[in-house]
Formats: sequence, structure tokens, C-alpha cells
Amino acid sequence: MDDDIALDPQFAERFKREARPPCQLYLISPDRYDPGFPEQLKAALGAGPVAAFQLRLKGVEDVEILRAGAALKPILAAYDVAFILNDRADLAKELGADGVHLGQSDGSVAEARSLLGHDAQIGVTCHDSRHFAMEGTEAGADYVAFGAFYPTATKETTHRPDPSILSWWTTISEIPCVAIGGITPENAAPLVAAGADFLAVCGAVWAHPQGPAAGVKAFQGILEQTS
Ligand SMILES: Cc1ncc(COP(=O)(O)OP(=O)(O)O)c(N)n1
Ligand SMILES: Cc1nc(C(=O)O)sc1CCOP(=O)(O)O
Ligand SMILES: [Mg+2]
Repeated sequence: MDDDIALDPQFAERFKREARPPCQLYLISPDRYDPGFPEQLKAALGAGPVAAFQLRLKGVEDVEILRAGAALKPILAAYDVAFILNDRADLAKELGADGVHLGQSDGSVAEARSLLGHDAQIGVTCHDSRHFAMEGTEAGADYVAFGAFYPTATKETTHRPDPSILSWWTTISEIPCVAIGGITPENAAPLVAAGADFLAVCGAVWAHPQGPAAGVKAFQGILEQTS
């Protein structure tokens, strides 16, 4: 008698999804800080569940990052949203942020960990690389980020992973995986189905024609399908 149990692939996919917490929203800030941004952030966070927020300012002085971080931190705390700073573990420490997101040239996970402590959330950019993901988590990262899954106007990107990299990750690791890059409510379903634990989104929320609250609400339907 054949002892192999053949799992219906659809059942296997659903089982895998249900074995992990539901997919959640991870907001990425615009790369320039507008004085009206705190109000936009409040509107976005009041519109629906958001797990994390990344302050990602580019080409600005440290003092501006510190000023923006200090203004946004109490808002994020009030909504119980994790505050992640992009690129800079040193400034994350100064701000008392919950964590830092590191690209492949933004310093090592080990250095960030020794600076920020073991409670900090440290994420790493992995592009379309399984190797980077394994290396990052072996070094102690708390999440891995794959992207850019779709074309994006927010940043120049050169990698275009297939959603199957998320499925592969979920079969080998319990460490959360983030999908990023051009994600909208209309194109997010394959990423959620493939096992993304978080959808990291910038343009689809902050540049939503009806404002950021409508942007967050628009993701609710797709995220609720996994909860
Ligand atoms: C969640 C998340 N994923 C990937 C990135 C990109 O990081 P990096 O490659 O360092 O590029 P910059 O964002 O610094 O331009 C990210 N920030 N967040
Ligand atoms: C910051 C960032 N990193 C990416 C990567 O592929 O690593 S894509 C990206 C931009 C995300 O913004 P949007 O949701 O507007 O596409
Ligand atoms: Mg970076």
C-alpha cells in the first residue's frame, strides 16, 4: 500500500496561509516630509488596521529625520503601530524607534542588533534573492522583504521577484516576509495568496486620489480575506 498522502494543492495553499497570522499592512512614508504629514498619518491610521510604519526620508539631513521621527512617534504609539526607521540604526536608537529597515548597503544586522537591543525589529531587503533572505535571518533579522513585485514610481528598482519566492519562504521559515513594490489593492491578491505576512505600501496609500484614509480602506477587503 502507498503511504504517501497527496494533498490537494488548493488545500495545501489554504492550510499554509491559515498556519500564519493574517497578512497585514506596513506603510512606507513618502520620501519627503511635508508639514501636513502628521495629519495625513492620523487619517490613514484611523481608517483601518496598520501594523507598522516606516519613516523613509531620502536625501535629507539627519536633523530633519530626527525632527520628523519625533513628531510622528507619539502618533504611531497612540495607534499602536510599530515605528520602523529606514536605513539608519544610529538614528533609530536616538529616536527610540521600534526598529530599523536595512538595505543590502545600510550596515549589518549584527551591528544594528548590538545598538538597538534584542527587542528591536530589524528588517532586511532581499530583492529577489533567497540567499539574502537566509543570510539575513541567520544574522538575526526579524523579517525579510522581497520586491519590487510590480513597477513603482516611488523608487528605481532593478529586481522583479515572482510571488513564488514568498511561498518558498513560508515553507522554510516562520520568520515573517514582507512584499513590496508597486502594490495596490488591485494587484495584491497573488502576494497574499503566496504567503506575504505584510504588504509594504507607499504610493497606493499616500497618493490615493481620495486621500490616505481611502487608500488604507481600499486594502481592507484583500487583507480581510486572510483573517
Ligand atoms: C519593507 C522594505 N523593503 C525594502 C525596502 C528597500 O530598502 P533599500 O533596498 O535599502 O532601499 P531604500 O528604501 O533605502 O531606498 C524598504 N525600505 N522597506
Ligand atoms: C522603498 C521600496 N523598496 C522597494 C524594493 O523593491 O526593495 S520598492 C519600494 C517602493 C515602495 O513604494 P510603492 O508602494 O509606492 O511602490
Ligand atoms: Mg536603504
